[in-house]
Amino acid sequence: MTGGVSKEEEMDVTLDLLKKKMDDFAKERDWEKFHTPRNLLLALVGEVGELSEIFQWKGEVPKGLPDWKENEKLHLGEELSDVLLYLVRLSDICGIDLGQAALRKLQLNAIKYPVKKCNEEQVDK
Ligand SMILES: Nc1ccn([C@H]2C[C@H](O)[C@@H](COP(=O)(O)OP(=O)(O)OP(=O)(O)O)O2)c(=O)n1
Repeated sequence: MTGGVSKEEEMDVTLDLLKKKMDDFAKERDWEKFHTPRNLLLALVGEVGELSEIFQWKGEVPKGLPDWKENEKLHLGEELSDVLLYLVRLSDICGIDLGQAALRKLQLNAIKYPVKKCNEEQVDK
């Protein structure tokens, strides 16, 4: 891949944009028939495996990955992207609005784990 990814680099990347691009990608190749919920889930899990391999046997690594080479970080970005793209596509094919679902889940998380209670628990430990 070359460094120049055209003016897309300046675009705001939204879940909707990624959803549209995955849809176009599948349509152009006549791959919609392969993009079934089960196939996409398996592809997603496979990519999570590839992502895990990057960290496998390394032990804990510091935040920001200061000791990693540029090509290692590029590879990490590729595997993270594969996971994201399959997740976005799976959600779309299942008729789930992933952005809205995630916002709702954040609200549920906040109710389940109130800030005050969590802070108190950490002081007690
Ligand atoms: N039927 C397919 C095949 C691929 N892709 C897209 C989504 C992923 O972003 C990427 C996955 O491509 P590969 O299966 O070639 O996986 P990798 O890019 O990880 O290559 P490799 O497994 O050789 O490392 O391509 C897709 O949408 N539908």
